Amino acid sequence: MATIVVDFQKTHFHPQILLSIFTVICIFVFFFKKPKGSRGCDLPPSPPSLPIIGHLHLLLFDLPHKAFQKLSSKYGPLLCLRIFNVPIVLVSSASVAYEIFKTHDVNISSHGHPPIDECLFFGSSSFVLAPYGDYWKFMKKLMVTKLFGPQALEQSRGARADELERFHANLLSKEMKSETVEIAKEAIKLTNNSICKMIMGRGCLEENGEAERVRGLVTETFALFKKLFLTQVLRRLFEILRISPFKKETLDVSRKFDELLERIIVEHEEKTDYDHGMDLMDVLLAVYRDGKAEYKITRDHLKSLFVELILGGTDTSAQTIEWTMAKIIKKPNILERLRKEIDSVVGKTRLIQEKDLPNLPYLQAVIKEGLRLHPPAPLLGRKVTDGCTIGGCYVPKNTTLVVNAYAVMRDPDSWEDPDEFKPERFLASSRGKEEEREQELKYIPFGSGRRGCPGVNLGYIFVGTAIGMMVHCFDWRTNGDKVNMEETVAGITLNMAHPLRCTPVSRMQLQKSQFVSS
Ligand code: HEM
Repeated sequence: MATIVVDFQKTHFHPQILLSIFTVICIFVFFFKKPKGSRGCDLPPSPPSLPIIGHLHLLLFDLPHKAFQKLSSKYGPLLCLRIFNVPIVLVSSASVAYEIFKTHDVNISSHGHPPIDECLFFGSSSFVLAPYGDYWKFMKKLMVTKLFGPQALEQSRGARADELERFHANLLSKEMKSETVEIAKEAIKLTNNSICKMIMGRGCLEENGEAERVRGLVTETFALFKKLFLTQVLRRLFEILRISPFKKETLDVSRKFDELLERIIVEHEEKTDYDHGMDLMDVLLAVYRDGKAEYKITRDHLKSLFVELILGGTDTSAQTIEWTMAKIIKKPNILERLRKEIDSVVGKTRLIQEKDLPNLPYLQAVIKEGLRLHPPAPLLGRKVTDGCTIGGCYVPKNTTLVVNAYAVMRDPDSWEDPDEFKPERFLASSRGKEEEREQELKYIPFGSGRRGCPGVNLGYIFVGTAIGMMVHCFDWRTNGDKVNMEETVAGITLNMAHPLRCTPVSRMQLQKSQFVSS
């Protein structure tokens, strides 16, 4: 075989060029190499990353769920990413989401680390951050049965009906003054006041304004969340440097919540009159006092749960109301169909009630479609407790798993015209049981599996009655403004970047005596 001798003096292969090629090959091999996992499987594929920061730079110029969605459409539905030294496995397709929630539910039923330890709602008493274990199981059972089960929701129906009436009256007064309404702001008042009344009792709002104080603290907390998100990303770095950023603000909000909650608990402990029935705090205090309870909950557990229910239920429901109203206002044919359905079931002399909702399938479909396109919590974060195989790839134990619910619910392989607002897709069809289950597993605005949202029924009630009332009782004028569907992230939810503002115009005369409030 002839030997080829390269004379560097006569060729263009300058040594520096060769060195560059060598470097590029090394980088390629180093960064593109698929590291081997355990059990002979590869780890999920990984896009090119940078030294030290890993894939962080790919997430900086877009909202996280959008940046993740772009990455997955380029590199695949199951990816291994790295933010500094924290490995993340990203799930973006309906089929992989289906696989993990069907096959690995228990294994992914814990959340990751809290961003800061001393915080009341992130500390060891938290329900949301509790690992899948005895405390979490005990509380989840309590929620599903005694706090948000059908009977409990029935008992608290009057409190929510009062708030819906108040919401309606507020819109009427805006109409009289020809004022525009910022839908999300009014919706937040509705959901916050309703949840506070359910937890603290009906007197909390009128008599001592506690619900207003809670709302103020929630606003402070969401502002703090934005800052804490950064500490989560740089967590390891802060740990090494032994810095606890925003510690003072966190402790400050926690202290204010603590004082408020201690007062509410003491008021409930001293209560002797249960004529208006038991509120959620009464139920929780009974469990707290029960010496024979399966799990001994503490005062801090009660306080932490209270905060988490308010944080978890208020803005999620209110933002869904805003997004869905925006979609309805943009589509007059949908508005008309919805109105026709509500008029035929509710009539024109009374407000919509919770008991009407099962008879309004199109309203339910509109809300489901709103949640599919605009899930208020677009990313679900979990921890893989034990190493396992997902989509044929190995995922090591303790890996952070991020399920991009936004991408899953717009996956073109599972949803026809995925970006179109088509409520009809949720109307009853001839799907078989297995198909129904599959549909459930790829429709995840409330998460899925054991760790899915315990407030799902309550969420549907808030959104259903609010949207139903707004469409039934009012026409909505946007005053020539275009409804802008651009997104932003505020607090923990996905919000409209340009809040929906419109003027209500009453379309029926309701008689006060015909309101039904319980
Ligand atoms: C439209 C309204 C709502 C939406 C879209 C929503 C969405 C979610 C999502 C996506 C999760 C995470 C689930 C997962 O990781 O799989 C969650 C968890 C949670 N939600 Fe909701 N939620 C809503 C309303 C509510 C309400 C009304 C409450 C209670 C008042 C509530 C309380 C909670 C709690 C306590 C958790 C934590 C569950 C756990 O860690 O086990 N949510 N919610």
